[in-house]
Amino acid sequence: MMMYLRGGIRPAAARMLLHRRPLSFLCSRAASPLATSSSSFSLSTRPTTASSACTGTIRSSSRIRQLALQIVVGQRQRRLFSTISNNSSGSVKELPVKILYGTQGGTAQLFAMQLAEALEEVAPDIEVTIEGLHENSPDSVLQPGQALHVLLSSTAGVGEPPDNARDFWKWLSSQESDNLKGVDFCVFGLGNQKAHPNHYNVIGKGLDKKLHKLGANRVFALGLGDDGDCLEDDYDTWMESFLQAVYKGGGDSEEKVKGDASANETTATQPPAPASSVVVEDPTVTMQACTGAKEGNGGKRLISAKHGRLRLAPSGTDVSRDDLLHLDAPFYIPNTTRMPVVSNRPLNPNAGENGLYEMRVSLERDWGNTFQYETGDHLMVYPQNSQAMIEGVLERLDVDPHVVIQAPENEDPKKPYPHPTGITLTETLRHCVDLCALPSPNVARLLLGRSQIDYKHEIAMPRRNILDLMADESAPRKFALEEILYNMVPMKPRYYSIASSSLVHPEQVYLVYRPVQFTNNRGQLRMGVCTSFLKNMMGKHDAILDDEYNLGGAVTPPSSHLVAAVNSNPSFRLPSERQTPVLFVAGGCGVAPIRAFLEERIHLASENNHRPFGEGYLFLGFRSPGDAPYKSMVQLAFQIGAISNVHITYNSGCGEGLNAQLLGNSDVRAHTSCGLVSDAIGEHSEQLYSFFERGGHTFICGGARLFGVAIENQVHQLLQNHGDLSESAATEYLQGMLADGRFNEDLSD
Ligand SMILES: Cc1cc2nc3c(=O)[nH]c(=O)nc-3n(C[C@H](O)[C@H](O)[C@H](O)COP(=O)(O)O)c2cc1C
Repeated sequence: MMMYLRGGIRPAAARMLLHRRPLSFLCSRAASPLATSSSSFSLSTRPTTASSACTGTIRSSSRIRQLALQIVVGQRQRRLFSTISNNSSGSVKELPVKILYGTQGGTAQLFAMQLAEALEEVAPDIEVTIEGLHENSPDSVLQPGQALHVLLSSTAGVGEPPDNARDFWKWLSSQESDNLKGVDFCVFGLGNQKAHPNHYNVIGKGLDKKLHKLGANRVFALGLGDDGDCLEDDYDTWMESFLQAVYKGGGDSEEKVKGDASANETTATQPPAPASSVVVEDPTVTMQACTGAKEGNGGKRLISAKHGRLRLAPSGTDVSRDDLLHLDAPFYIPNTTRMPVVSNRPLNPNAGENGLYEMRVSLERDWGNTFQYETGDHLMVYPQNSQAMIEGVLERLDVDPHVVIQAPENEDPKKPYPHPTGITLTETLRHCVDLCALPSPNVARLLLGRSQIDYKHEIAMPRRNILDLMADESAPRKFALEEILYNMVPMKPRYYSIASSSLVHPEQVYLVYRPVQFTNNRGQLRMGVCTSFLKNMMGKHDAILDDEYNLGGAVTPPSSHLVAAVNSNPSFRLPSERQTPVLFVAGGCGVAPIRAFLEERIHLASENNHRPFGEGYLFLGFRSPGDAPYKSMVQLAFQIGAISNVHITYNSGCGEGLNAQLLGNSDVRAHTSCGLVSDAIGEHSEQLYSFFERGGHTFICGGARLFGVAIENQVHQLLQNHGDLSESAATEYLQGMLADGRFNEDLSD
């Protein structure tokens, strides 16, 4: 079972988010698009780390390919346009649009929303619905002649469909030729070429190919987005080409193609600026008299004609509450509550600002009841934006920060206000919008007031946020409140793997986090919204936690709390049989759930009179010896047989002399080395192949993009080497273990 973590929306959360923010495209049955979902898959947002979106260098080969293929583009587009006019349902541009998304981490869902918004602009009369591929029975998803189906899907695992698209994929694979005649469709696939060269976008490509083979009508060419390069850019250009071709009656525009010339992959040139893109003299923005205007503006403020004019009322007493638990229409998912912070400290004295931190929070409710969790569960944390960022945005608005926001009178039901009403502007900026998020290309164009942007280099690579764009010199003006609030990325809860055992600490959960912070290529400090929120809660008196397992002393509880909920993760559990061999592999923050498992096994070992466990392999990877936490716990687990083989690797600093003594044991089964965890796994590949063959349960925890991929590749390789399997047979073997719940991943994006 695969889980992507941290920064995530899971189905329940997504349901709530969409429910409370009914967007214009969620009409009638799709008003709560996830409401019928029963599947348990996880979603997470796109990250805000340096190593994540669009930080890849421009690969010369892809640039050359792009140039070389420009000629093909025109031809292909002409062919596509003729396909459109000849489609099976007459005029495809008049059909309702059904956007179907398959996602593991939530990106395809966000892309679905962006497309719906863009369609609203170019074809306001067209009915648009967004539907997860898990929401309806697979055989009822596609409707011949009734809709234009736009499928957006990522590839997950080892060339697998994301969890929410599994059933649909299976159903599609079982269909026979011509079964889908009359179905109009187009596909955009999300993948990562660098990390998965052998399985790049296999699901996007597969959907396109199968639908076409089954007689469905490909209305527009397959688009492929590469998360190893700049996914947002790829999607933006594909989306614009699609809109241009189908709705704007284009065909003369200069389309370009990138990628394999033999595949139907398109990208487009820069799209025009959105209709509402404003500069100071833009007629769509007017100054109007209104309550709540900042002093000095003569009682007037800017109003955007594109969005309904929000009603602003003077606030009561409380202008910025710590949470929004008081709202009648709940803002948070059910069972969200205040959880007092018990302690919050760096795990290592020498690790510096970017070391690992541990936070413990209490699950006890005011009246003494305790929220329950199980070892392997997650905690969903609702972060808040920093005061500095909130003030930065407020400075550029012409509205009093203390006004209470109400939906516009005569609100357009197709464009409802996307945040809770009845709270102040400051509260909205604190709790409801993610000020650190990457604005979409369209929002970037809107705020910069120009259509020509190099999204990848200007926005995505430096990880510029909405405040940066508002402050950009090419946007030298105040913004209408509506323009900002309707375009901000909603704040989403972040998922943290719980680092404590529920048997040992039923009333507390431990979290492990590493503050995300880096300086971008413009010299600006970038910080992750949630980790900086957690770190800023650190109480002044919280001592450094050198080796937590032996910690007995009292800690100073800071008077802060998290707004959070326990999120059950039933597929991520220790095997019920003690004798079942286990393999724990963790990198960096991935140590969190492994700590929970070790704590539980130590507890069980003492409870059961040291009845022996089956084999237990532990592979841990850290930046340096000074970064490695929980040394005494690992040592104890090893000494009492809760684990039997320990391998700890460091990326650097191996010469510090700490590593060899880590476990104070010369036993060859416990050792440390310099390098990568994946290398250590490769060195033990024979033992591990035997472990897999004996039905062992594997748990891989850490970053998805580098760590998770490297471990998966190594396992894939060892299966080929020792099982004498072909590449595809090794993939099947791995997929079999995933399906049986013997290969579990808890990966962060
Ligand atoms: C654990 C993991 C496995 C992945 N496997 C593949 C793969 O086999 N092929 C591929 O092209 N991309 C793969 N990707 C990349 C994702 O498809 C890509 O990051 C995509 O943008 C995720 O979109 P989503 O958030 O909608 O799921 C993988 C990503 C992760 C984290």
